[in-house]
Amino acid sequence: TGSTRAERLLKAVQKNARRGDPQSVISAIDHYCRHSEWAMNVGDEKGSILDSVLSEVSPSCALELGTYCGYSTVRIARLLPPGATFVTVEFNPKYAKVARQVIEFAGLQDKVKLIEGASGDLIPKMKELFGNVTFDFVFLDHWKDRYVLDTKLLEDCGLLRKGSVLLADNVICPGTPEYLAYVRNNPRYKSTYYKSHLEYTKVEDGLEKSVFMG
Ligand SMILES: Cc1ncnc2c1ncn2[C@@H]1O[C@H](/C=C/CNC(=O)c2cc(-c3ccc(F)cc3)cc(O)c2O)C[C@H]1O
Ligand SMILES: [Mg+2]
Repeated sequence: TGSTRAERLLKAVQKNARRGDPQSVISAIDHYCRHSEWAMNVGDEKGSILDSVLSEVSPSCALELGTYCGYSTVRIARLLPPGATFVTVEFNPKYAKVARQVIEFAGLQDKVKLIEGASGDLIPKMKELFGNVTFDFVFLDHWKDRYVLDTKLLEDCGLLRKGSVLLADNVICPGTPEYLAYVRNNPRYKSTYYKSHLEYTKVEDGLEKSVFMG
């Protein structure tokens, strides 16, 4: 059978990027998805906003929901301080397999813990898996109808602390109306909208940054 979009994206990385060079992996994916085949990576424009929020937070413990091909995983891992814990969650084994290879090509495999499974099952296991952790930074980029559920689950499992930063992709396109309502009307969050565009297009999209107030 033919290859999948994810596998073709991986081939583009192996062909055009340089081993051990995260920036070249990011550029190779952006070039491929802009000029050959669109894919749902956060992309370069929103990726720059992700980079700047990450640099502000400088998390020692970070979580990503929805690894997909590992594009934002590489973007995040390349900016983390040494010794930081970074967990990324992906329930589709085919995507996880591609992501592992993308992350390894970038030379960031020692900074990333990719766990296969559903966020709803894994979030309650984080304390058991990683000791009594709280996440300083969470990037939400998985199924859009899971954002609210998983945010509430993170709260209930004691995985957020005063000052934890949630950054959510696609709050306009495809859109996460219930999540926006939840974080914007909730006194326990201070939210900021970063207007941008859907990856590789001129369509409006944006990132919502929400600081948990404890
Ligand atoms: C619950 C759960 N647990 C673990 N992994 C989970 C999960 N839900 C999804 N995942 C994994 O994350 C990834 C899913 C991400 C969902 N992202 C999207 O659906 C998505 C869609 C678009 C988009 C916009 C306009 C269009 F016209 C078409 C598409 C753009 C994006 O940036 C996206 O992130 C892959 C999936 O296996
Ligand atoms: Mg997205």
